[in-house]
Amino acid sequence: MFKEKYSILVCNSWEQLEISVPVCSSLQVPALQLHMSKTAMRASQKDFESALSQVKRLKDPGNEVKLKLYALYKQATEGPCNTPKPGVFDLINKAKWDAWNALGSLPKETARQNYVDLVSGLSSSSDSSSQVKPEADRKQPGYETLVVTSEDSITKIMMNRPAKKNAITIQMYNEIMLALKAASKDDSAITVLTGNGDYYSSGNDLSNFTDIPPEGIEEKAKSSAILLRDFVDCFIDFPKPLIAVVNGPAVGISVTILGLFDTVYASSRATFHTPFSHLGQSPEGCSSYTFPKIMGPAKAAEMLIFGKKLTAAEACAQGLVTEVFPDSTFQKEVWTRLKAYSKLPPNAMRISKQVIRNREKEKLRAINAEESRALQERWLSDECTNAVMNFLTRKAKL
Ligand SMILES: CCCCC/C=C/C(=O)SCCNC(=O)CCNC(=O)[C@H](O)C(C)(C)COP(=O)(O)OP(=O)(O)OC[C@H]1O[C@@H](n2cnc3c(N)ncnc32)[C@H](O)[C@@H]1OP(=O)(O)O
Repeated sequence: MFKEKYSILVCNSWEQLEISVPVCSSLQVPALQLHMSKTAMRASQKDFESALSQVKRLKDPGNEVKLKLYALYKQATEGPCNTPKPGVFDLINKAKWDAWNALGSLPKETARQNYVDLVSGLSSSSDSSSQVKPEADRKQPGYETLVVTSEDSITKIMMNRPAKKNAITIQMYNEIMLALKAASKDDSAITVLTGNGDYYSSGNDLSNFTDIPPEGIEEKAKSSAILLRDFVDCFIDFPKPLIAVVNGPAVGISVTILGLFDTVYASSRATFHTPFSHLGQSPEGCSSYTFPKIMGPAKAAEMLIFGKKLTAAEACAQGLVTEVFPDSTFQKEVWTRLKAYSKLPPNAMRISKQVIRNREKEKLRAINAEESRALQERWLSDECTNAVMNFLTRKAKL
């Protein structure tokens, strides 16, 4: 698009102007509005030349801006659009023609000035965006148990209790739900869940069961079942591609919900463990449905009933994990891949996810409600109470 030779003209007039370029359907170019002041400096031949060479050094500014630059360049060098309109199927040339034609009879000098101003604005914003801010500065406020960041069209939700192996407290369940709801509405293309430290997550924080309200243990089981159902529903309903970056071992609910993710990348150090019978509990996160579907009923039963722990390679062979990366290069390889995916057209990705997932949503919600009801009862059982007490009194570990 920018390979044409440039010719240079001297600017000799100035006036207030407002240009509107209509939306180009093929490239989604919104209306362009350029405002210039009468007092602005005129662009000299040298300014224009320098803008022309500057533009080649800029980071790719995206189609919308490229079209603006193209149109202004053509107007500045050739005047009003003077070529036949390309056919409807010649999408790129039609978008370029539309952008140029929309400048109407804008004087060449004004187009050249607009070009210089646009390039100057792009240069300063690209200078500031090339300075990478530390993660602490990019962190979204309002989360105590998570670090939530958004950049490169990726919202990253990182569980952040490394000293407790990212065990999920009540507060963390609530914050993950909030972060997912915010990510579903923000302008990111994809969303990632990951863990800080050596674990992805050790699952439900077992001390959640110790905080019994005055209404009694039944009430605690009831409110926990509601929390569980709401938490899992957020994953069922999440509208954008959702990726788990499993940086280390994963236990319990952090494993079961993986069946609701679109992609699961695992470090070679990760393991996948669902020891529900050991804990006197039963499967959740829709795993009673997704795991048999993903890996077949026999393999699913070994994990969900007998608590067989899978290595990353085994989980990948059974279809729970998309791909395993060596731990030494895990972060680098995964984030390079995700940055490339995040540049794909976001609406197309969202619709593809809908087409893949929507027909199962109602079913998954019903399964989630049923699993939550079963657990509500399990939490009141002696088997569960003893297992939790054994862990909390240091008598047992997985
Ligand atoms: C309300 C919704 C409920 C949804 C239902 C969900 C169900 C599940 O997720 S079931 C799975 C529950 N998880 C577990 O049973 C794991 C229990 N943890 C362990 O067995 C071990 O901690 C370990 C194997 C995960 C790691 O062992 P190790 O490497 O030896 O590290 P430590 O045990 O010393 O752990 C460090 C620190 O973190 C605490 N911790 C780890 N996991 C949990 C946990 N799930 N709940 C509570 N606390 C946990 C551990 O107690 C240590 O604490 P400090 O001793 O205070 O340092």
